Amino acid sequence: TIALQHGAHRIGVRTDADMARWRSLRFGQFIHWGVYAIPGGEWKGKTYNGAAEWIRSWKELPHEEYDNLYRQFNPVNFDAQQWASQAKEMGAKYMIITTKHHDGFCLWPSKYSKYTIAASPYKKDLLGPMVAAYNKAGIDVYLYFSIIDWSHPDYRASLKTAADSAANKRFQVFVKNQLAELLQRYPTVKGFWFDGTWDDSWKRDGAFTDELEQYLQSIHPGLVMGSRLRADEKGARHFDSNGRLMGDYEQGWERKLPEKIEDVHGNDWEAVMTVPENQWGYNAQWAGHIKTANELLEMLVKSVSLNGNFVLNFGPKADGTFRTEEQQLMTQIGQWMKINGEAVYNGTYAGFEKQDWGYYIRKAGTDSVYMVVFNIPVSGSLRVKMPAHTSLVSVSLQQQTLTPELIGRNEYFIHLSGKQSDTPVVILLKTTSGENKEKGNFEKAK
Ligand SMILES: C[C@@H]1N[C@@H](c2nc3ccccc3[nH]2)[C@H](O)[C@@H]1O
Repeated sequence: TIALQHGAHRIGVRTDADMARWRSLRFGQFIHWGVYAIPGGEWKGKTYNGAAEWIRSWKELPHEEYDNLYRQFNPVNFDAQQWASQAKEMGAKYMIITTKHHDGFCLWPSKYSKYTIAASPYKKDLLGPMVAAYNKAGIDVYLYFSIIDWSHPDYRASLKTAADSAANKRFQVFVKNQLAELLQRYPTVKGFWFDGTWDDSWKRDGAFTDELEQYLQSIHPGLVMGSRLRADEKGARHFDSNGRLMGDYEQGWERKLPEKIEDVHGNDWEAVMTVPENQWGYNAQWAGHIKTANELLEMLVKSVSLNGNFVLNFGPKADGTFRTEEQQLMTQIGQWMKINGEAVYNGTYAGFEKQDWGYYIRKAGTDSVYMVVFNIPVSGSLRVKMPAHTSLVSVSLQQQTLTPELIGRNEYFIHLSGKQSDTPVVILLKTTSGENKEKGNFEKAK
């Protein structure tokens, strides 16, 4: 390894209570909301093919026009209580809200910028009511913050001149001030979700990113911040130049999931996912494949089975309401979570050999292992190979006890006789582990 001043400061996962809480939540709701919801991916009859929250970068929409959209931003139908209750119904345990996206428009009346909700017809702070309503519903709130800020005169993507470096120094002060302001205004938030940290100007000042993270921890101990904030002094991001994860969890899983446990290298991690292929902010016409509730449930369950969190994104309209498709998804996912959430919350990697029928999830620190079945085989028989030194004590499907068939050494078929289901089926295995444990209930010779 090479000597690093600004690389990872910890080897292995965070073991404190705040991180344990983040880990237990498993299922989050992402919300991308801002003035980009006004065009919603369209402008003067033309459709923007990129992600709707990036429409300012589209040559068909002059910056001057985009930067004046805030004069129309008036979410009269915004109802924080309604947002929080539908998130609770979906089963989300945390929410991540865009305080400001790359365009720099602030959903809170920041005293460090004129480009905020205070300058809009709506005038009022949006974040305060959101944080209060979600917390009241028992949902933790995390703040998304884009370092890239297209609205700020001192923002530089790269540093070519001394003037650029001077501007960048001023910009770093601005960033630090806004982050401190957010923590001071919203003290119950549990962490930051940083984005827009890929530009050279940011990557090249690893020391600043390190000092910033430590500063934020010092004024708000316990904050949970992912790997996307920092760079080490060589410009390495997420993993430092010694291959060690920076930040509290791997934050690179954007619109993609790991495949197997080896892909996450023993780190905490979180995946963030869009319902369409790649739309975070409101997009009037959803094109391409729109993920179904079952597809999204599989991503959630797969994430938890691989020891990670899964965050599903929503893009409210400019008026503060959610599109019908998103409301329907929250309801459908919530119906499954209401019955089966116990398999997701506090879920961890089970250590069982993966089978085709779906995913194993171990309830943290227990001998309870859930099988979440997405693919019932034509045989109706679910193969279960017990890990070494682990025996099977009982099998149940909801309140029904099942008797598995022993088909080999510590290997079973669980027969779902004629079972059909249009949503994932959850089976609970009670196990015993350890060298000298008596055999499980199903291993006694017939
Ligand atoms: C969480 C997501 N991250 C932002 C983003 N911008 C990108 C530019 C290039 C490649 C990936 C990007 N992700 C998206 O706009 C969204 O906020």
